Amino acid sequence: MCKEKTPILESRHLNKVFTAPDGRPLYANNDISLKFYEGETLGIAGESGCGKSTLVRVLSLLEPPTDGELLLFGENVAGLKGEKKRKMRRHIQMVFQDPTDSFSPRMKVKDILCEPLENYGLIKPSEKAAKARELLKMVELPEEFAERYPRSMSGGQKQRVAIARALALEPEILICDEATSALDVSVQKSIVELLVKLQREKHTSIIFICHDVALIRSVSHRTAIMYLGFVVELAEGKKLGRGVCHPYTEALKSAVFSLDMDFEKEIESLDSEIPSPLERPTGCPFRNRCEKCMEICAAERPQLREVEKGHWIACHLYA
Ligand SMILES: Nc1ncnc2c1ncn2[C@@H]1O[C@H](COP(=O)(O)OP(=O)(O)OP(=O)(O)O)[C@@H](O)[C@H]1O
Repeated sequence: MCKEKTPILESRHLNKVFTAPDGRPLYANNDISLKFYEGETLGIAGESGCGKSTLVRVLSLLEPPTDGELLLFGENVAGLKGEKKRKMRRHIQMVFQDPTDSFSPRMKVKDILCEPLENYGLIKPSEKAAKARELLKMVELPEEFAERYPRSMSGGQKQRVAIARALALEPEILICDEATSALDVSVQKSIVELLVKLQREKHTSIIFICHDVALIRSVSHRTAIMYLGFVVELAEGKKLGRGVCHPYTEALKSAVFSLDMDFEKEIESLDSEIPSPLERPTGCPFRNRCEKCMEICAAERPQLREVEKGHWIACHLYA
């Protein structure tokens, strides 16, 4: 038996409830318990609106959970405010789908790259040029990009700058929220390979959000499948979708994506160090939160029927 590693970040029974425009509660995240480890990529997949972005906003301390615990380095940070929260946020950085949204068009790449370090008072003006060069090298972009503006870069180049910017603070956790979705397939692949390479060098924990289960399976050591705000399946990367699995996972596993790198072997060697994933939920696929599940489903999915043992499931997948 391998000794359990300590997670860098852990969510325990985390819930996030919004209020819908008609005043009803909207359960965006339900009872989410996940562990994130150093050097591991945890993929999160699920259909649009299932709560992936809400979850990463909560995990990155951009929004507080409604209830539940969020442990960063073992400390519950769910209720942190002000300067304490700002300090903790440094450890978790994000890369979004469209980097253009987070870049000021009037800033040069060198200023974009060094901005997070400036915000935390970690760089002097005289050090910026060298730091920008170092960060560009890390993401395999030429030094002269430091003097460019975002408008003169391609989508893939902008995403490399976004990754470099996110890593400038040397975060323990990097969240990629659909970071490759807007790119064409070949660029997508080069960005994913860059992330894998950087993870090997820096042992960063990566949370990789993506609609494409085949891509997720290629890059993740473990993958969580979300459905209607619940994590309905948590599987080791290569085992996702093999054998008996949640019907939603079944529906997702179609496309084929493979990297040139022999990532499979690495995943296998890491698997032996990482504790077993959560057991597949038995009975209710929504972890016995049937009433809540039914309430959400009834509001959002008219096509429901009761299946075995009185548990409810979004049965359009069975129909
Ligand atoms: N600030 C908010 N106020 C109210 N409802 C919200 C808010 N943010 C998200 N929601 C709702 O929470 C649910 C989950 O949204 P979320 O953006 O997390 O889904 P997602 O899985 O990331 O979707 P996508 O893949 O399309 O980005 C949706 O029903 C959404 O409308």
